[in-house]
Amino acid sequence: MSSAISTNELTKRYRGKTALAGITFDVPAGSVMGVIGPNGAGKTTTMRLLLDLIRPTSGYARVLGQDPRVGGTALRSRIGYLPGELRLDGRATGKDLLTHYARLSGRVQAGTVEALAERLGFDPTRRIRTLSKGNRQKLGLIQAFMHRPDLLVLDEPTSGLDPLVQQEFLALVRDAKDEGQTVFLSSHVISEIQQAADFVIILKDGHIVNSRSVSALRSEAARKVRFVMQSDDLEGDRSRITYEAGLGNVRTLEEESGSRVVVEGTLESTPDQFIKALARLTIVDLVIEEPDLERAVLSFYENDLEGAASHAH
Ligand SMILES: Nc1ncnc2c1ncn2[C@@H]1O[C@H](COP(=O)(O)OP(=O)(O)OP(=O)(O)O)[C@@H](O)[C@H]1O
Repeated sequence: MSSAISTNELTKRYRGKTALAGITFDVPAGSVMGVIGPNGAGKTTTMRLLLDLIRPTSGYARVLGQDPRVGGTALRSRIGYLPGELRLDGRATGKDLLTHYARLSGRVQAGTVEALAERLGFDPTRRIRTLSKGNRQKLGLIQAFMHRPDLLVLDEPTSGLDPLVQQEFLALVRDAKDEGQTVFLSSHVISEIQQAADFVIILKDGHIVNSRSVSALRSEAARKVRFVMQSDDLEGDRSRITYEAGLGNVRTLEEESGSRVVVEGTLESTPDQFIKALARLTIVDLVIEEPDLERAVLSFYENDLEGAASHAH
């Protein structure tokens, strides 16, 4: 599969401060790639380099097969970009601004702006300076999506959006992917990346500390399990739960009345092994939680020194 974006040792330094320390990654065409990382990790810097808003200190990027430094307006018109900080002001209305952008790109089909405004609940007749943060963000999203670009580069796309609009945004991303468009988006929130993305890059202090598919991240992440069982032999059942069912960090709490016991732990075996071992116990209630991706990502942040060192070699 061809790459919509590929970088090689992409590096950006500002007077001694390293914003991006040589990152190498690929975004397969037609996929959704999420970039997650704490403040100052280098997410915005990466995106600005891809858009040729800033230039690399060393290393290079290819965007839709071209060097962003030479792609010019032809390349730019194939990209939809939502900057992290939208500087919008003025007496013009949202519609005025979108019409202006649409003329510049020359690729917006009739009805597209209206359809996007409708989906996101955006009123294009309002003056831009009167718009709330969330409504400015919607305007930014409409201008990024409206010309159906081959590549969408979205810096914190859901910041300021209420949960319903966030869901609609995720639907827009799915639709874009269905149309064969590539999406590169950043977020602070793993749940969003989990819902939207095929792949994730975890960035910290200008280094990629990890990159993998979202499904791999899910299958590696710890799942918490909680159940209530009827037990007359707690010792025996505890050992069955630990060794046969493969539950780690087992905690048990005997309920005051009767022989019910609440059991909590983390799933270290497969769900299949776990369920089959549990079948021999008397289970009153059972909850297996979603994989805790948040914690998995945080552990990558914490262990980043190792990751950064191995990347440096
Ligand atoms: N123009 C600049 N001059 C000096 N340092 C800069 C400049 N732009 C970015 N940096 C630094 O580069 C690092 C990476 O910044 P960047 O904005 O890419 O991070 P980010 O991951 O987007 O963070 P956030 O989540 O806070 O938006 C930060 O330490 C930042 O202070």
